[in-house]
Amino acid sequence: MYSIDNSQQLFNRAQQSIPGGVNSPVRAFKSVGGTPLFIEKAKGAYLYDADGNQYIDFIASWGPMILGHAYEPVVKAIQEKAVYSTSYGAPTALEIEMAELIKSMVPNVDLVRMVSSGTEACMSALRLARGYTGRNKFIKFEGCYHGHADAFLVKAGSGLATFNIQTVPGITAGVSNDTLTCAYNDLAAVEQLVAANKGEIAAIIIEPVAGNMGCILPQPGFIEGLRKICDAESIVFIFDEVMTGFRLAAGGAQHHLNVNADLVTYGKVIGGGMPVGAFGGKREIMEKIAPLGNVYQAGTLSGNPIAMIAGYTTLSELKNNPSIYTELEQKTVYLRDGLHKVLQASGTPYVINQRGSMISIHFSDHPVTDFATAASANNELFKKYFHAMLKRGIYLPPSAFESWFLNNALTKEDLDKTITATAESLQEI
Ligand SMILES: Cc1ncc(COP(=O)(O)O)c(CN[C@@H](CN)CCC(=O)O)c1O
Repeated sequence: MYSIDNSQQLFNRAQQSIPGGVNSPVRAFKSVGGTPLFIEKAKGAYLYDADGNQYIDFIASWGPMILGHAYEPVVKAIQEKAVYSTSYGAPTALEIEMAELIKSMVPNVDLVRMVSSGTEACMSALRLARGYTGRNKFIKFEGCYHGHADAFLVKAGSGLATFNIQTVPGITAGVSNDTLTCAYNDLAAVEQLVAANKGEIAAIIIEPVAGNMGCILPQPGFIEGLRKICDAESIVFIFDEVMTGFRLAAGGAQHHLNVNADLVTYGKVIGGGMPVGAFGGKREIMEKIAPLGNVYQAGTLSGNPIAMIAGYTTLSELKNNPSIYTELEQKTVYLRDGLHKVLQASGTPYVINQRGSMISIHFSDHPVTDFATAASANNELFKKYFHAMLKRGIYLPPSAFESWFLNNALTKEDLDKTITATAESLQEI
């Protein structure tokens, strides 16, 4: 009998000490309802909750665990490094090796700075773009999420879309007035916004393949059009690759889309499950960062040895075994095609968006190409689907506004089980 009594007890206890019982809102199951599962351990493609239930994991810690959980070389590297202390607050050779590895995988990154989260990476990149151009305004896209720094929490995706938070208390007009927004894939709207704010826009920041409103793909010519606008208007083009970086390809979305950004931000995979973010790009821009320039940015634990060795080992595995990307894409395409079959058979209106190992199902009878179309899908049905799958041992992201993330430990059997569970769930709900 499927029981989650221990998770329920832990959740009740957690809420006495932690806001909402979680340390990040999207984990609370608030948008899908029910009790968030408290995970006790994980290995490969599987999570095990506090009641001993096993789940096939399609969250992968929201992206980082691309090689699978408890990947031996990463675990071993952390164990070996930890005995020499966990942080020094001084430069280390390992940080040089990490920077050189990133540069070898992403050739247009001349300089890179390590931080401890994707939020830090994106907020630092925006400050840098403003410091470099002397301009204040920037453009982001509705439904994109660039972390929880004030300037980005305007029409953002991920948890804000999940909880339908349109305006976040605590963010001043002074901050949000400089945040301009457009619909994803609407190049004409960007052109109009740029013309209306001539010479005032420091940056355009985008998720080159969006994952925070479910998976949303750039329409042909969209990203290329943004690059042209940035070139013509001397606007810094920032790729937020916290999700896509080192996941879509070794060179991330820049390689995958064959478009170079001026600055790129990283997180998730780059830390192999440890708290790591990074921002990097053109030397002439990055040289404005302290201590070289006056755009200040800092971090006590930036580049700490444990985070670096976890990230370095993960990225090395990916760089030295490029077939991992082919395998991941093949597994995702296999899953996509299997889901197409059972969804078509069910007669339920749906759309599947997929690129590389990012995929999402939208219960919609029209294409999902931006936040508005993602939000107009039947997300009530998604909630029922989520729980029907969970009961069958398939752990999907607990929100219709999140991309699924495949990890390379998934087997064909796991994918077949997921496809079968979808067929059964659609009959049940
Ligand atoms: C494209 C993109 N940019 C920046 C961030 C922020 O990264 P973090 O600060 O959470 O490390 C994220 C974080 N993603 C969410 C999930 N969609 C993290 C999960 C959470 O908030 O708990 C991101 O997807």
